[in-house]
Amino acid sequence: MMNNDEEISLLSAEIELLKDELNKKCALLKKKQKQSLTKLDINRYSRQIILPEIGVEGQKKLKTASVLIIGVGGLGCPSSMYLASAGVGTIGLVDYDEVELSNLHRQLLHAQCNVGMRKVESGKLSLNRMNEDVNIVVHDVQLDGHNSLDIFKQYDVIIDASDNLVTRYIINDTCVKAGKPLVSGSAIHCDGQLTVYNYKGSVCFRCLHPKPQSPETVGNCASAGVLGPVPGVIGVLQAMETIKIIVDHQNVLKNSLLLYDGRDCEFKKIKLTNVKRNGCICTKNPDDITITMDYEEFCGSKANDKFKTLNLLKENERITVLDLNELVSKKNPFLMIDVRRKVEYDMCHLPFSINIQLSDLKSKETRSKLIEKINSFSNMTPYLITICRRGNDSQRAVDELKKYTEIKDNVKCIKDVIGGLYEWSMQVDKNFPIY
Ligand SMILES: Nc1ncnc2c1ncn2[C@@H]1O[C@H](COP(=O)(O)OP(=O)(O)OP(=O)(O)O)[C@@H](O)[C@H]1O
Repeated sequence: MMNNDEEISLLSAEIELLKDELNKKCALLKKKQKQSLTKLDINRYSRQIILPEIGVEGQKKLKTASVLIIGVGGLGCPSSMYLASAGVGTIGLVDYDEVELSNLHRQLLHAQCNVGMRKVESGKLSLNRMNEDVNIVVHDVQLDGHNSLDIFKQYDVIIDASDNLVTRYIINDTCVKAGKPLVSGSAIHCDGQLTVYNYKGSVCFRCLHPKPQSPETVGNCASAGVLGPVPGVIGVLQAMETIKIIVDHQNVLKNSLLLYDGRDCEFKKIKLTNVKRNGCICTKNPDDITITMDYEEFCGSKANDKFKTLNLLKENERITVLDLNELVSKKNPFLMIDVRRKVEYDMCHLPFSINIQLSDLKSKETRSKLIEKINSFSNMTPYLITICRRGNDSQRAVDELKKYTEIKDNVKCIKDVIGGLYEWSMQVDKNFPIY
């Protein structure tokens, strides 16, 4: 005979066993449900399911697939929108930044009311508004060689929608180590590029670019500009190649590079080598690949395209925006040269500045005109002050102007404005446009 306590503990053990069994059944049912299409799925995705390229099996593959997108910017917005709408089960978003007003002309996931919000959160909100069945996972981090592998392991396909060389190498190396296909895109001005690396034996980014380009030759949207539809086109094509990878389509864009020229509406496909570069990391055993190198040192640039400050001049060769404001209010004689490009000067400038582009300072003719301006101050010797958007080119301009005695000897001093027009708009005139 069992006493009451023994009977209770036996029953409890039985309950635990039953619970375990029920949980297992539940998980199995959920998995089956994930792998099968519901009535709503069929309704929602019918227009693509009927395509021979997709079919029921393809749609099931999309439903169980997971895609990681690095960068929720110009490329990441369109690619994630099309993937979420196509019914990709899980989409991971990586971005360390927040939504800015200057993003909105091309980053259509982000609404005006979300300026200032974390990009991954704004992205998740919009994507789930489009399709609430998609599981959006946010990674609010700056991707680096220390966190990338753990994140990449959770996904089937990786999309590079970033905007800098350092991140491109980190993404490539992690894809190679983790054995993940990489859908790579880029867009600047009116030009875009697209290719798929590390897919079914294809080459990797390092096979083609064993050494990084010099930082000066790599532009970004903030400094070089971009027309919104260009990353739109490339981002949508990234989504297309990703879908093709997931459904195992034959003609994925590997070993070829697609070039898009928006000016002439021209697409060109150029063949890349299909032979991996001798000694490239993609020819090594994944266990022997290290991804914790100093990528920023390797590339000579930063893992984000946020502003880098140059320290070219001595402290006494620079003034603050507050000093400048004082010069203006005290009506001290000064000549201010705005050294940005004409198009930027036309966008906005200080009323008391003249525009001479940095590269033009080398021209003798330009300098003669400048000397004329300096001499027009009659018997007052003016300060010569340079300014630009953020205070780097203005330092380069001072450095250049110092070389010419005919200028140096006719002014009180040559100085630049620390932080440029950005600081002016932050500290002096809140109505001055920031861009
Ligand atoms: N290492 C990284 N980790 C996380 N996010 C990154 C990394 N590198 C780049 N990104 C993100 O990739 C996105 C690239 O988007 P895009 O090229 O449109 O530039 P942007 O920074 O949004 O805009 P702009 O250059 O005009 O200021 C950005 O949101 C940026 O924050």
